[in-house]
Amino acid sequence: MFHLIAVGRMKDRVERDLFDRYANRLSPRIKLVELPEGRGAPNEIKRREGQAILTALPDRAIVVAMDEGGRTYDSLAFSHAVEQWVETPRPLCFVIGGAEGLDATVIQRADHTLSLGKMTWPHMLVRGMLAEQLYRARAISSGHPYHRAGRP
Ligand SMILES: C[S@@+](CC[C@H](N)C(=O)[O-])C[C@H]1O[C@@H](n2cnc3c(N)ncnc32)[C@H](O)[C@@H]1O
Repeated sequence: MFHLIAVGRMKDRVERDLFDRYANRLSPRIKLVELPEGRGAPNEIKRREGQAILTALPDRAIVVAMDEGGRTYDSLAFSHAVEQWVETPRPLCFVIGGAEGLDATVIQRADHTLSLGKMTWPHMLVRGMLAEQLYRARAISSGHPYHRAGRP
């Protein structure tokens, strides 16, 4: 099972539908844990949310922090990375920060970082984008024609 820990509740139906469209087709399934948004000044929000994320991590998880400053992959390389991660006995857990971003303690705990490009995306959209990329990664490794490697 994939795990996803994300700050905030998906209230908007369009954002939820986007996430569900890919999450419902994904194998293994993805378990989403939503954490409440922190309160206070920006640094305090980040610190509190960071603590909550670290507490919610499954034991011995391989942690992949979604971070715009993180590592970029092309879809093939990401597919290979996901295959390696799921083959280990450790749970694979992605984390998405809130409006203030991820606390440094979470980035430090992460085994890997994953950037969807240098632009900042709204955290609710990142859920759907990650679910799609995981679905694509699994389609590539299983030879499913969803991914068209049409580039010369
Ligand atoms: C609105 S962004 C936070 C922006 C914040 N200023 C920062 O420095 O991280 C909320 C979360 O969405 C995710 N996110 C946003 N853009 C991303 C990107 N390009 N690649 C990967 N994750 C991203 C990250 O987990 C981030 O913590």
